[in-house]
Amino acid sequence: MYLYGASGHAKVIIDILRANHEPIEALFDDNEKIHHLFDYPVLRPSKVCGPLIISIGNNGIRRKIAKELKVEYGKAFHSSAIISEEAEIREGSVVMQGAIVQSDACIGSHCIINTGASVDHECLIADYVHISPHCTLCGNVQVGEGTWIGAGSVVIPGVKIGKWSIIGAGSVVAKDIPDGVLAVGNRCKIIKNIVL
Ligand SMILES: CC(=O)SCCNC(=O)CCNC(=O)[C@H](O)C(C)(C)COP(=O)(O)OP(=O)(O)OC[C@H]1O[C@@H](n2cnc3c(N)ncnc32)[C@H](O)[C@@H]1OP(=O)(O)O
Repeated sequence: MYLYGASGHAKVIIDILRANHEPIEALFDDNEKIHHLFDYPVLRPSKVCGPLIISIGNNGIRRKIAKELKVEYGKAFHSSAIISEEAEIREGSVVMQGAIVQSDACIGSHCIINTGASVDHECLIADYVHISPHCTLCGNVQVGEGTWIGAGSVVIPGVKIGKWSIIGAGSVVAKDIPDGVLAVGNRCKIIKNIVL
């Protein structure tokens, strides 16, 4: 496996791949000062190969890189994650330690289901979404492309959250949230628009 992005997020993905005994060939990063991450070489991304995971936490940057590259993508699921046989998780996505993906949930491409997050039955998570550590998405929740749900947030059953929005850490989302907004709190309220 190759990783694109030699960040803290990459360190966690490295742990997952090591635990799964999956060889890591190298990482790519355009920061010329970085030559190694742990024991692995960090190469400049002039000729990127796969299978690849884009190991960058920023959803917009993951999307930009994925749109530019024509490579095979891998996935990384930690063995402590519980993933239903009836769940679907698409290319480039990662599921961190202790996360749960329940039956009939569908996770798009290049998503992050972070440490201890729970994505319950029939949730629909679009591409480039980040579900931060210890979020709880109840059943039938929908999250649009590129949205970031902050750590420890709770989304009640059936709520729809739009594209490229941000939900602040610790929020309780009880009503639908539109595209392109920052919303925070319990009860989760929109505090500003995000320029898409
Ligand atoms: C493994 C990992 O680490 S994965 C990464 C996980 N990271 C996270 O979950 C972090 C999520 N980020 C947040 O919650 C941030 O606070 C953000 C994104 C909402 C901040 O957005 P910004 O645009 O910088 O907002 P800013 O900090 O200016 O705050 C605006 C207002 O919202 C409030 N606010 C910010 N975040 C929150 C929050 N989570 N809950 C409630 N209120 C909040 C601020 O206090 C401020 O209020 P004020 O105007 O009355 O002073």
